[in-house]
Amino acid sequence: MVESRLAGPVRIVGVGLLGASIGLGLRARGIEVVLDDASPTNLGIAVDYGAGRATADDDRPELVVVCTPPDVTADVVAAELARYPEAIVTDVASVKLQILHELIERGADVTRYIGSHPMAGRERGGPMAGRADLFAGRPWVVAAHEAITYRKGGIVDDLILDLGGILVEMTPEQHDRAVALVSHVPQVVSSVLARRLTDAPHAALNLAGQGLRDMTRVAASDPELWVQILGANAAPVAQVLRAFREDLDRFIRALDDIEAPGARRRIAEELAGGNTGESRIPGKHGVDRRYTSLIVMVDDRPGQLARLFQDVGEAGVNIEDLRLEHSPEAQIGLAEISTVPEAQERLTEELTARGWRIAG
Ligand SMILES: NC(=O)C1=CN([C@@H]2O[C@H](COP(=O)(O)OP(=O)(O)OC[C@H]3O[C@@H](n4cnc5c(N)ncnc54)[C@H](O)[C@@H]3O)[C@@H](O)[C@H]2O)C=CC1
Ligand SMILES: O=C(O)C(=O)Cc1ccc(O)cc1
Repeated sequence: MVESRLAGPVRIVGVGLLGASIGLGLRARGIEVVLDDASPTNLGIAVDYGAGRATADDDRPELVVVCTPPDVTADVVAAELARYPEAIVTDVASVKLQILHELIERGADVTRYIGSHPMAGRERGGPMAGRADLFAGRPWVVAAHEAITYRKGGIVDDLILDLGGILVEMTPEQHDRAVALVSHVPQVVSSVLARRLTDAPHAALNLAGQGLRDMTRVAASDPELWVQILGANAAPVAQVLRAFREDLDRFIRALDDIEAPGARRRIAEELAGGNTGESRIPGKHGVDRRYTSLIVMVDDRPGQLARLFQDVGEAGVNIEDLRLEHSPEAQIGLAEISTVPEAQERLTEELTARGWRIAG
């Protein structure tokens, strides 16, 4: 077994999806894990599934990970800070600023608290949904604040790296604004869209394809958890939703008067804007993390792509993945070529020498 960064024991409070997954992941690396939960049933299930052993009075954890619902997280963190005066305490709640404020207000020892948030989860909660590899390759934010240095909170980095997560440092404010856009608003939009289906005829639903399934997957999430998450990040979420409403209004105006000059162009531009936004999401399109990509500008003329592939082949480079994009304003396309990282520099030089323009 690969050596672990954490020495342990690690105490996990709240052994639902997140807590059980962390326990299973740490146990798989041989780290001692002690578990606690307000629900004796969930605790028993998590122990039975091998996520750790049940808590005992003489536990001396080096790290406490609080994995309870957001609305009780500040309470539980404060209690854990008081109960284990030697331990660093973190939590995994989906919002960070409100919890920190609550802890400061109640005078908790925040010099030993550093909040975090793994960007990994599932629609189902509870310990039976836990997975040891839930965090592998996923971003995990550590939200530093003035009362604790990254060095002192470094044990949380060890937790993340031991579980295969990708460490990301942000302030609680930056974190909450970022997740409003990439996680909380997508949840709202998915739920609102899925709600349109509640009285749809079966004949229509039977035609549903992958597009609808992709768009509504997270609509199956637990409403109780999400009321808490949205309530604790209300202002940043409402801000993004207001911009979204304006986008929708523009769309509706164009559709309502589709024969008006420029209406179709406006719709095309909205959709093209979506293409641009979608292309900026890292790690999509099956592009493997082992590859790097090069964006080549291609004239919108017959035979250009064939010439590009020929030139890449003559440079002795294998195309691992390919994506094409068209610029709405110009007679030009963008070809994103994924290659192994070692080939990137050589390919850039070869293509430039053969007259290709590299966009990024
Ligand atoms: N579900 C997801 O996909 C993700 C959730 N999170 C965050 O992780 C945290 C936990 O979420 P899940 O694991 O999905 O929830 P869950 O509902 O599966 O598990 C929560 C557990 O906490 C226990 N609990 C509730 N109140 C408690 C208390 N006062 N003391 C001790 N235990 C208590 C419950 O009995 C339950 O076992 C939440 O703060 C959530 O925002 C973070 C990333 C992803
Ligand atoms: O299912 C997905 O795609 C998710 O992104 C799950 C998720 C839910 C809540 C979080 O706070 C973080 C991640």
